[in-house]
Amino acid sequence: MQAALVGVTGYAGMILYQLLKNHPNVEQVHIYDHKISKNAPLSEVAPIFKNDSSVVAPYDPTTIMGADDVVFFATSSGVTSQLSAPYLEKHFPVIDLSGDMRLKTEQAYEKWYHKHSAPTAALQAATYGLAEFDSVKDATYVANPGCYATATLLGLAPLVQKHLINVKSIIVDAKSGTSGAGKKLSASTHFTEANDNLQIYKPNHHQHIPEIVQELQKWDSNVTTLQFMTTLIPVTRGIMSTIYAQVNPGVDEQTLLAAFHDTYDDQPFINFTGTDLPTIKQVVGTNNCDIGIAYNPETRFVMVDSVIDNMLKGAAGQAVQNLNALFGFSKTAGLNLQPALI
Ligand SMILES: NC(=O)C1=CN([C@@H]2O[C@H](COP(=O)(O)OP(=O)(O)OC[C@H]3O[C@@H](n4cnc5c(N)ncnc54)[C@H](OP(=O)(O)O)[C@@H]3O)[C@@H](O)[C@H]2O)C=CC1
Ligand SMILES: CC(=O)N[C@@H](CCC(=O)OP(=O)(O)O)C(=O)O
Repeated sequence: MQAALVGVTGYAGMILYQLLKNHPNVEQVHIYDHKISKNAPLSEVAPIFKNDSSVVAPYDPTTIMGADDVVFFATSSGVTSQLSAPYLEKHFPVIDLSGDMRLKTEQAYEKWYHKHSAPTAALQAATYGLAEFDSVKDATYVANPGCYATATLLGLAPLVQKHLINVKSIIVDAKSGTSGAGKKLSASTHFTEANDNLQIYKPNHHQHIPEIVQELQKWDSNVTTLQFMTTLIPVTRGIMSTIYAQVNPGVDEQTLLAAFHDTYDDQPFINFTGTDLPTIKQVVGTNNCDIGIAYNPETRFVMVDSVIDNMLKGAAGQAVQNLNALFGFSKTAGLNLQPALI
């Protein structure tokens, strides 16, 4: 197949480009960029690929829909809300890594992203693609989940789907490395601020709150809101979502362990490690989500530790999972990756 990519100059786009170049079912990756008016060498547009002889073409939806079978948008938020229309109109396959088409109403998007939304009809036409749970087989426009949302939803899924916890008691303390903020420098991601430091940010107004609630509601309609906090930590890649919730009467550690095994034992990218609590380092460089739990019988709270590489499972890797599901390729095609180890 022929794949189009928009956003190769960004962090998620460059990782996605590497994955697509090595994907056994992708013959060619065509790169398009919004800043150029005529074809340019990739080595000039994105100097990190200095030994790659590929050419980048100016962004043009008609060219993409004529030459390619699918387009990936690894673009900043606020971009695909303006660019999605021609693809939706023609039912052309899109995998969108941004948050623009994840929420289902204009009001919700504008409230949480503070940007102009795509029309509600377009939002409704997009399919949210948490790869382990949402079938995108018949979708055309896939809204790839956010990084924090992925780690948090995968950590909560067995508990909420099997009604093992009081959903009003859920508290999430999530931490991310600085690459999650993209390539643009900001005061908080500046080395001097990020290094040797921990910074809580967007308290109670992180844009992934409504996304997580929206997905949890599919599993349990009693979920209405979420206590969710985000912290910037001094690592480059990786997210740890630490989740707390009070278990329902009759639930014990064995019930919890069995629920996670039952949900995840046949999922190639989820490693349930039981009471061994995973670290960020063990997943960085892979498309895996490693999950462990600690149950406290005195407080009757379960703690779930869910870790991912934000650039892979939280962005480009999950986008490839969605590609594989959309086109019927093997679940693991292009995603046989190894962690960096140290
Ligand atoms: N980093 C992460 O861990 C995750 C990121 N995401 C989402 O994925 C998307 C990309 O993230 P990330 O790579 O970190 O962001 P970056 O800021 O690193 O890159 C953004 C990319 O979007 C391009 N872009 C900006 N404006 C336009 C436009 N008007 N038309 C076309 N392209 C445009 C940029 O090109 P240029 O700079 O050349 O203008 C750049 O290639 C974002 O929406 C982000 O929220 C999702 C999950 C995790
Ligand atoms: C560390 C850091 O700043 N992370 C970003 C990651 C979220 C993201 O990529 O947002 P969308 O995909 O929803 O646009 C943040 O917290 O906003």
